[in-house]
Amino acid sequence: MVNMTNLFEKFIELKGITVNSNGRTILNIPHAIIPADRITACIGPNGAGKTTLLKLLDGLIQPDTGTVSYSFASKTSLVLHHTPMIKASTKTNISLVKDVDPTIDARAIDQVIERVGLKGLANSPAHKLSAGERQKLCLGRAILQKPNLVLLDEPTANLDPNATEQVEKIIQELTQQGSDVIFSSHQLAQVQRLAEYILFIDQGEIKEKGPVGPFFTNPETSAAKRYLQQELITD
Ligand SMILES: Nc1ncnc2c1ncn2[C@@H]1O[C@H](COP(=O)(O)OP(=O)(O)OP(=O)(O)O)[C@@H](O)[C@H]1O
Repeated sequence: MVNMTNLFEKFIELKGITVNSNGRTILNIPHAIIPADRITACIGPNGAGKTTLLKLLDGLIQPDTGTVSYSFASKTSLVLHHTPMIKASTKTNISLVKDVDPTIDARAIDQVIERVGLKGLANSPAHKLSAGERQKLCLGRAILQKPNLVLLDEPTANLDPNATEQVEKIIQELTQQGSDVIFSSHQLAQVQRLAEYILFIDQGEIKEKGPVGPFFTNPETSAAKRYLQQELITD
């Protein structure tokens, strides 16, 4: 048997995981090695458990049973799909990250605002930003925490092609600068553009995982085949 732990420089091992909600098991992963090398995409139907898995990997939620162990000293940053803004400027909203890490200084904040392309909107009210601009703000906040693993929940949902391209560029830059990324997405073309490894989740279980190329050309499970067919029809 292949020892999966030798295949990746950085990985997360899940053992005996269950996450329950309202008497229902929403995540059930007896054993999995999740690569945290470069970019991994988490795909699957609505309600499959992708967001729950990202929250679990971040430590935002605890499993009801089982363990999550990292092969590295993890410093994660999770960007969820809907992040509320306070009624203040973009800069003030980004600066809220100082609540998490008070050592982040004003210069670093200005640099990140520029890096994510929000310099011209730094003093604009954040609650009036477009969906794409909000997502850039959230990525900026994540970057400031200097994570070595960034967890992104549908980072380009509801974004137009131009904003999607800009956010994808930021994601690629993250890996170039030493942060690995695990993201969820319903956009299969995006997954093929960005990711090297796939986790296919269905009904709370990791049904299939592996390198992106073979997954798309030759999925092994009937659940993955069905999902890919449906997504390609509706794309
Ligand atoms: N806090 C919660 N309380 C109750 N049920 C929850 C909670 N969070 C998630 N669930 C349920 O767990 C299941 C998995 O949800 P999750 O958001 O992880 O799926 P997902 O794959 O990210 O879905 P989508 O693609 O629609 O965002 C769903 O059936 C959802 O209703």
